[in-house]
Amino acid sequence: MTRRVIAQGTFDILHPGHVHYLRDAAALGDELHVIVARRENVTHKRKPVLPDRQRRDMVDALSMVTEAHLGHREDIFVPIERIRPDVIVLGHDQHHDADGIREALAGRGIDCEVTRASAREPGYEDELLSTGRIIDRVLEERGDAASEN
Ligand SMILES: Cc1cc2nc3c(=O)[nH]c(=O)nc-3n(C[C@H](O)[C@H](O)[C@H](O)COP(=O)(O)O)c2cc1C
Ligand SMILES: Nc1ncnc2c1ncn2[C@@H]1O[C@H](COP(=O)(O)OP(=O)(O)OP(=O)(O)O)[C@@H](O)[C@H]1O
Repeated sequence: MTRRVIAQGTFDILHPGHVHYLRDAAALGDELHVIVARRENVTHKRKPVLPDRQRRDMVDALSMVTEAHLGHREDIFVPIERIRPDVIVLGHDQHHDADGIREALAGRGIDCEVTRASAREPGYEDELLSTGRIIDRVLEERGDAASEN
């Protein structure tokens, strides 16, 4: 039987932390399906810089990913009902409550484990493992580019 795994997130400007999370998730099964959050549903932090389809296409191009899907606009359980995963992997720092998700899955009759991935620590000095920190670095390094050129 094919064991299907779901990972999810915003994935705005890919970095090695994303690769670590998706490798961790892929190792738990045979197929890795990734749900990419819709811009309108990213409400807990700054909105992504890149368009929905571009974020989906970049994740889809990664070798450990079977398929990347744009998330549903209103109901996050719709893609899960379609993909029918055996396990959902939350990111190490995601605000979602694993028990709450387990209850919602049970309520919809979806039999699926919920687990959490490990964190990647920087592998060398200066490795940037956060989209927010990459954007801060761009602003520090290039924020005054218009006045220089
Ligand atoms: C199990 C699960 C399914 C999700 N499905 C969707 C979805 O269908 N559509 C969507 O816009 N966001 C969905 N999300 C929300 C985002 O993927 C994500 O939680 C959040 O917006 C961004 O997380 P990040 O801060 O780790 O990038 C889902 C989250 C979870 C935990
Ligand atoms: N350093 C890391 N180690 C392991 N997983 C990570 C790391 N950075 C991000 N992830 C995971 O990748 C997924 C998507 O993350 P997200 O798109 O929020 O990126 P981010 O870089 O953490 O964003 P931001 O810096 O804007 O908060 C989440 O599940 C998150 O836990």
